[in-house]
Amino acid sequence: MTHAHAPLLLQAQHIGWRAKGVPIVRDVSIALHTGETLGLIGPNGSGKSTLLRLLTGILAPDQGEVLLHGSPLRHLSRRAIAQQLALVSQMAETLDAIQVWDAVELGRTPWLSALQPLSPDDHNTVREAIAAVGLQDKARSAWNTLSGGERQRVHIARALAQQPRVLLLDEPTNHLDIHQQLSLMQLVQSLPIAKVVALHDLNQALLCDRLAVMHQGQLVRVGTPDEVLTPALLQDIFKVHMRTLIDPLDGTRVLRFQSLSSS
Ligand SMILES: Nc1ncnc2c1ncn2[C@@H]1O[C@H](COP(=O)(O)OP(=O)(O)OP(=O)(O)O)[C@@H](O)[C@H]1O
Repeated sequence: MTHAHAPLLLQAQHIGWRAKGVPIVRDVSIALHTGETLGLIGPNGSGKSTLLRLLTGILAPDQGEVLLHGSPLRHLSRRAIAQQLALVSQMAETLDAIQVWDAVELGRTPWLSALQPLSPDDHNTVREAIAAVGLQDKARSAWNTLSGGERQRVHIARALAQQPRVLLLDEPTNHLDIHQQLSLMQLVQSLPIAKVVALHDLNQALLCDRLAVMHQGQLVRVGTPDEVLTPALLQDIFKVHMRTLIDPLDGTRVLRFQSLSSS
């Protein structure tokens, strides 16, 4: 689906970031439209997580600018940014003894003034976010009693409770069983907001509207999954052979990979 005519929400203009002088993200420009799901793919260490952190303002670029609705992120308060952007990161912090409900409630924080209690609408938003990730039965469970996959779903619910206009997810299907992986990807696609999802599973990446490929800190290709996931790109960037199979039941494309060294 194309969202090229939908409003432009988030824009990176020639952004770069260095760690101790070493370039980690180099001259990346990308624009994100309302409603679209942009998959961010690339080998380990190619800069995907760092780019997500730059796009949310957690890291400030050394070069270039990130614009949210046309305003530079560096001009916006953390609270203003958190009302628009939510990030589910790979190494999400522990919440120790906190209950699932309370953890998800934290997602409402950017919308509350000091000492203001949650309204019935806030409670509904929290309830809906917990239901969206299928954790209704665990709402009163303590964080430290949850499995890895349940914790991941709590983090996603908290981001949903934030009601962002842009949702950035760093490998969100990690820890999830196959049913939860498929439900999560369907949920993400159904959200009428802009989404950026860093993924390693290239068959899941096929479900995105557009893909952006990171390699050695640079964005080397942006396009539809068909345009991007070609045998040549898989060979150059991921060092694998790619073959496409067609599911005889419904015609869906399935990608198969083989390492170059074993061929
Ligand atoms: N604060 C930092 N200091 C030094 N090096 C860093 C820092 N942050 C990231 N890097 C390096 O930058 C590179 C890109 O890291 P990043 O986590 O963005 O990659 P990634 O594409 O998300 O990787 P993965 O797929 O393995 O999660 C890595 O080599 C990493 O070691």
